[in-house]
Amino acid sequence: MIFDTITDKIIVTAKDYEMPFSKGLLARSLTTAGMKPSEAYIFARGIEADLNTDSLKRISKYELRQRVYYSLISDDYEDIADKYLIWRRILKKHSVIILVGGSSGVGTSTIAFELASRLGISSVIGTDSIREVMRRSISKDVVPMLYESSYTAWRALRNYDEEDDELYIQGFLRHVEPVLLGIEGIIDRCLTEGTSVIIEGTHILPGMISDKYHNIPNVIFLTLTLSSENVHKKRFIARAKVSDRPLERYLENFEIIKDINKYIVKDSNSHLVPVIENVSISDTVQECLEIVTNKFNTLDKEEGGEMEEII
Ligand SMILES: Nc1ncnc2c1ncn2[C@@H]1O[C@H](COP(=O)(O)OP(=O)(O)OP(=O)(O)O)[C@@H](O)[C@H]1O
Ligand SMILES: O=C(O)[C@@H](CO)OP(=O)(O)O
Repeated sequence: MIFDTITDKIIVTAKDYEMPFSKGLLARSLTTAGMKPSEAYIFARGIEADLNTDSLKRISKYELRQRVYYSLISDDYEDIADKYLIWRRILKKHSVIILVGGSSGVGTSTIAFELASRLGISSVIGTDSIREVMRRSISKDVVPMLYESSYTAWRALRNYDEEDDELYIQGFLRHVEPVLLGIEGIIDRCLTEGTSVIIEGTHILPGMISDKYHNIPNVIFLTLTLSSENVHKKRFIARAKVSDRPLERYLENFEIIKDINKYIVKDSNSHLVPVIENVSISDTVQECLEIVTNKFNTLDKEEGGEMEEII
């Protein structure tokens, strides 16, 4: 209460301390979230004016943060709002591990990179790269499926029965298994170091990733899908125009890729992992951001809303 007697500024209260509202501090945190310094100071002044209009004497950090966030949204600073929230509330105190799964071509790499840029996460790792590393350490004789693609792995199974309805999925699961070792290794390393990462690719299969990671609140699973065959095929066509990944290979195996997609979606649903239709990039990114934000909001509240500094 000491500030009430020496300043007529609004007092921002936290669990262990309180301080007068500072436009400079707020402006600095907004510039960290990407706002131009000149705009940030004007914005901070607006927030202060609103608080004065409401005749507030004291406000908790938590409420102030909410006000800033919603004012950013209503002033069309949505990108900044996301970064402000995430930056202030999450990345500073927690390592954030986002796992983006989905069958080949549904857009896991595209969305992972967009998410990383919006959240300010500097590390995105594709499971294809992890697979490449695993290929260098496990011989083809030991795990031949690892040397296939997710949709051709069935060919490396022993004595397979072409009539078996589960054949393609069996191949896929055996293909995914060794890559999971690498994925889980990276998650462990990030958790130990307190760093953040997005891992993306078809090998992110929730049901095969150890339960341990499903129970860690800052490990977030997201699954992408495309229900429309037509749209999914067009994605391969679009990609082939700008990369060396041959269109024919994906179209020839499209029925298997579709089966894998269905399996991943079913597996995600049964593990309560959100499944997102990746039709429009901006909608998908927004939906993913909402899931990430809500998850951390819940965590924040469980921790008493005091896990970070507001300004
Ligand atoms: N929402 C979207 N709208 C339009 N095009 C998209 C969208 N998401 C991804 N794409 C495009 O679709 C193609 C496939 O996407 P991407 O390479 O990200 O898929 P992927 O899931 O990572 O595939 P793979 O697992 O085979 O590497 C790319 O050309 C990408 O630019
Ligand atoms: O295995 C797969 O589904 C894809 C994933 O990117 O890899 P590739 O087609 O390059 O083998």
